[in-house]
Amino acid sequence: MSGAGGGAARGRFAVVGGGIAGVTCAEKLAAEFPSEDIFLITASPVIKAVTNFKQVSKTLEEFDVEEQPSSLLEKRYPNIRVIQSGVKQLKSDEHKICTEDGKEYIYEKLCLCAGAKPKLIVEGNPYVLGIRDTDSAQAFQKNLAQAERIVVVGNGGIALELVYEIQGCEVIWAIKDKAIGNTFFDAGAAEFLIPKLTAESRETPIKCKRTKYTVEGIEEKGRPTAACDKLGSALGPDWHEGLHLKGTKEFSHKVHIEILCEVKKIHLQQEFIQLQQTSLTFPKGEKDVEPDEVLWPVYVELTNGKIYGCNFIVSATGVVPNVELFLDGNNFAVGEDGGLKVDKHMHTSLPDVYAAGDICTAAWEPSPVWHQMRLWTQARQMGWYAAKCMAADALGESIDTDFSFELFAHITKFFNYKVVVLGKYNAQGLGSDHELMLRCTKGHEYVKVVMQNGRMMGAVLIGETDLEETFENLILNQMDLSAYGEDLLNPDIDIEDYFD
Ligand SMILES: Cc1cc2nc3c(=O)[nH]c(=O)nc-3n(C[C@H](O)[C@H](O)[C@H](O)COP(=O)(O)OP(=O)(O)OC[C@H]3O[C@@H](n4cnc5c(N)ncnc54)[C@H](O)[C@@H]3O)c2cc1C
Ligand SMILES: NC(=O)C1=CN([C@@H]2O[C@H](COP(=O)(O)OP(=O)(O)OC[C@H]3O[C@@H](n4cnc5c(N)ncnc54)[C@H](O)[C@@H]3O)[C@@H](O)[C@H]2O)C=CC1
Repeated sequence: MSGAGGGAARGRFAVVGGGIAGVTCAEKLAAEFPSEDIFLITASPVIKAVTNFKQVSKTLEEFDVEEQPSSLLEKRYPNIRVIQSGVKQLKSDEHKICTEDGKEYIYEKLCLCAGAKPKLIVEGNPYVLGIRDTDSAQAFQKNLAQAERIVVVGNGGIALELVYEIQGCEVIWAIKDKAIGNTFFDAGAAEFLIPKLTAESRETPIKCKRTKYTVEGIEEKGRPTAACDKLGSALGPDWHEGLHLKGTKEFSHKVHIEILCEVKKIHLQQEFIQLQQTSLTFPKGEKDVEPDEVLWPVYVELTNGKIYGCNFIVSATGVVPNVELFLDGNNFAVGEDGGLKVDKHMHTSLPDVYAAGDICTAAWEPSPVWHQMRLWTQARQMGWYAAKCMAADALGESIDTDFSFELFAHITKFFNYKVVVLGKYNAQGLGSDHELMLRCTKGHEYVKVVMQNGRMMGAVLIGETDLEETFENLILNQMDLSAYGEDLLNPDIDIEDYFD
């Protein structure tokens, strides 16, 4: 890489984004090409590094994420040059990146890892908060500390974590579906989990052991504290464990679930009062959880007719890839979910531009038991594999699809239970032609396997089941299990011995 005095700096490889995908990609490139400078251009003041990586089984992995100053990364890899500035423009036909600080960088190969942002139910409403990075999590915590009641909208990972963790604040949880946690669970698993949610007390959460560098939120009088506009990296597992998620009330946990509904409208206090006084058709709030004595700053009208007053709303309704800026002037193919389409070599539709992590949409023909989900683990795997593909292309070598894309595997924690999801764990895309087998011991474990034509296609394991490795193997080798029938989940049979 050479700085062309005053003009653009030139280099073989550039990566945009200091999250897990970008940092992993830059690290791998730096290791593959120790004599080349690798440009890592990122808008965030800190980078995210994977630490304590543990391969739990063939495809399951666990690791911590640390926010680190970029100097640490440069120390570990002296050929990585971190440029802390947002990308302003990509001129892909010129192989050029322009940054906000007025500099230009010419690359031979580029990997875009700019992540995603929360997909909010409404944009620009100061009472609707999204949670993405350390900054927005802190803004949320600050607002919660003043709150008596909040409404959480959404039924995925963030909502599941929030409703379990929040203390001293009433939570109205509005979900589109019949059962909780639709992105990870079916109704059976949801049923298994519910008692944990309604229990008055929670197990003490493990203390956060990660270093955090944070940016303070900007406060506006009378309105929820807003997170600043800087694009930070996404949080990862256990993000809430260093935060004190407590409202103003003395009680421990109080969650009320509204199922099969969406937000119809959000009314500010003044508008709500006016509508109550002037509109004959507007509900008077009598369907509220309890007749409200207090006036709330904001009111949420649900499609089921109910209206809840609250201090603010959390929109935990998924993410949209950060592509806008890169689309300007560049004819990228974009997936239905708004991500940059990548082929099986993480290559976008434009020459020499790759993408990895939350920003991309996997557009290759996937293995029958793998699908994309915007997760930490996939961000790491994609970043690593994109670097391998960039290296192979640069050297004119061929490369096979990475093994991590053979089987979808995710290990996490919900409601203080260990949760492992494998393959088509919710029978995604299998149509009606599948069977479910269940084993459940209340308060202890929930095991579900998805079978098709005698083969195991997916599994949900909640609790300490110790089955993940065996089931991972059974899904990967697609053995015909018809002969075993219900014995597959018989707790009196040591299934591991059976198949090892
Ligand atoms: C609250 C929360 C909890 C989560 N919990 C889990 C979990 O338990 N398990 C799990 O697997 N996943 C979890 N995830 C998802 C996971 O964090 C993400 O999938 C993953 O971190 C995405 O990594 P990424 O590198 O693709 O993107 P990001 O981490 O978003 O990084 C994007 C990077 O790009 C930079 N950037 C953006 N735009 C520009 C620009 N124009 N110029 C320069 N740089 C730019 C940003 O500053 C940032 O450094 C969670 C997400 C959230 C929000
Ligand atoms: N432990 C884990 O593995 C965790 C993973 N994550 C990841 O972080 C990312 C962001 O998390 P989430 O925002 O929870 O996204 P998500 O994709 O997990 O869930 C989004 C939820 O919002 C619902 N939804 C979408 N639009 C809606 C609307 N207009 N009204 C009501 N509901 C709507 C969806 O049905 C879904 O339940 C995801 O990629 C998620 O997988 C987040 C937290 C924990």
